[in-house]
Amino acid sequence: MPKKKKDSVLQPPYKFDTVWEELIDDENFVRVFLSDVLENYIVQQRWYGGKASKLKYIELQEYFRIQQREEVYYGLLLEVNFEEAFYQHYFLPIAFVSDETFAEKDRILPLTINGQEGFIIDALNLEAFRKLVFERIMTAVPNDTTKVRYHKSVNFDGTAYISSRFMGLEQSNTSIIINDKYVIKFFRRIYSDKNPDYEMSRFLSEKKGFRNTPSYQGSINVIDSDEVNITIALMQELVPNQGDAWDYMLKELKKVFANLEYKRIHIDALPETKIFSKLGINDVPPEIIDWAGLNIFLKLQVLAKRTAEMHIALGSEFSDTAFTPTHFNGDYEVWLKNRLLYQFQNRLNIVENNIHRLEGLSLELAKEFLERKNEIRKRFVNFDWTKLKGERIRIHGDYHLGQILIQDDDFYLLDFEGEPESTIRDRKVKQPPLKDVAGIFRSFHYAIYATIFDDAGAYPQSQKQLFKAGELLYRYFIGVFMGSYVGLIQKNNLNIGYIQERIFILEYCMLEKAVYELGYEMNSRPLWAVIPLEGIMSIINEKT
Ligand SMILES: Nc1ncnc2c1ncn2[C@@H]1O[C@H](COP(=O)(O)OP(=O)(O)O)[C@@H](O)[C@H]1O
Ligand SMILES: O=P(O)(O)O[C@H]1O[C@H](CO)[C@@H](O[C@H]2O[C@H](CO)[C@@H](O)[C@H](O)[C@H]2O)[C@H](O)[C@H]1O
Repeated sequence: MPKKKKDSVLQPPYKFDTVWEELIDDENFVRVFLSDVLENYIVQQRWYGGKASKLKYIELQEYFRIQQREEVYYGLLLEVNFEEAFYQHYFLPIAFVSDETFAEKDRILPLTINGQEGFIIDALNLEAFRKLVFERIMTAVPNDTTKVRYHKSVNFDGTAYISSRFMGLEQSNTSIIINDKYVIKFFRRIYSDKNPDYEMSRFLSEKKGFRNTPSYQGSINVIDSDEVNITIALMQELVPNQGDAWDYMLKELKKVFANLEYKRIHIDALPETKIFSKLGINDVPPEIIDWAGLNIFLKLQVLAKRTAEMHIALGSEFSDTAFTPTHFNGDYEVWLKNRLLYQFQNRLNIVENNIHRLEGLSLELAKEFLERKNEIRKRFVNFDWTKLKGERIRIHGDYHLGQILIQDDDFYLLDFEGEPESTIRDRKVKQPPLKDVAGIFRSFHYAIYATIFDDAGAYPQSQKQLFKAGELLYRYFIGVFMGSYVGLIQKNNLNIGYIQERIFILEYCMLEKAVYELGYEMNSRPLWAVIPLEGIMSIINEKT
């Protein structure tokens, strides 16, 4: 295999005197394909995660065949090396087609093989490939010991293949809908380990019977030459839905903010509540219910219940050590602080280097963020495991409103892949379940501020008054969520700590998340950086 970019000996149009079934053994083909073709193709793909870095060269780390009689596809595991001295792995299944009209927009390479003209394409474009993969899962045998391991869940009802199509939504992997009933997610960025999305989906739905996540149906794992198990696909049941909780929340909040004028609400006269206090519906003052409506609080109670049920299931394992609960210890403290201090330093750098791009409130908050860096850093250092008595368990890890589907009056929790910037090992570290709760609270904060900023001018109140109303509403959202969540968790004996411990962990994790988000926004949506900046300052200024 070529280790680095070399000049090709071949020039287009490419012709090979070998059959497709053996083409992958042709060194010239591999060289041309990796360096002349894939380097250009991969950077244009939606799923390619290396856009912020400079691609140096691509290696073919492994390949395997997916085959049925004369139908042969290759599954490529590619290693993309970057100038910045790191690498990422990607999965690309390829097929050879000779039909001129096929996959016109998604051809990787035109070539002639053994006198036959055609194209190499991403095999996911080919219905025959999708059908074959589905049928392989459907007919998987228990305890498969081959290189490509198909797994069929006990939940799978064995329906025969009828149809398939691309999911076609904005996503980081590629999902295919089969029979309008199942979703096969082909992981694009892959890791030298089982994907947490597969592990968690199988554990929650197959082992623990947790109903509020798409039911696990099957998977494909590849065993590489180092005997490492790499997940390349996860099949789940399709959840018919009315969209995700992020869009729902934005829609509701638009009405809530419009109500300020419509119902002539005096923001300064609205009753306040202490952050993190546990509230039942009856504890929410009538003025707040009149303003925001009862329904949104009822929905938050359901969401809190589902979140608690997920954590109760995740914390209920006694034999599989990948899932057994554990306690805080010195190793965890060192790991956490190292990771967060490094991440914080990275965010300071990003903000310093890009401050000239910010203006108005963003600029003001960014300056305050830089000025108060020692205070923020101290918060991260201030973690003392000896004071924490709660449990750590496997958690969702990237829990926000965009990961939750709405079906009628219920919620379905998705995408357990973990936080995109973390390494695969970090994603599997057991964490306090309140880290997920902190993630969703950050999402409430995001939705409130996105409403205020996006609809600027739609409301007659000053921005200061809207912030005041938003912060107040945020506290009630948190309170009602906590009221349901904590009650159910405690009833099921999952130890999330005593009250001061809970508040400490929530604040700690919310600050961690907001600092993470600041980097995400500065890199992908700089206009939104104001939201995590506002969040960081609101956490730092909170007196609990
Ligand atoms: N089982 C499912 N049923 C219905 N919709 C789904 C299902 N899985 C994913 N989706 C939809 O696809 C979107 C992307 O899925 P996700 O798992 O987050 O993919 P990715 O990891 O590629 O970002 C989700 O936000 C959701 O709208
Ligand atoms: O869903 P992903 O794994 O791609 O997560 C990344 O993108 C998210 C945005 O889609 C980002 O989430 C942030 O913005 C959301 C609103 O768009 C908000 O609800 C979340 O609370 C906030 O963190 C996420 O951080 C990033 O990793």
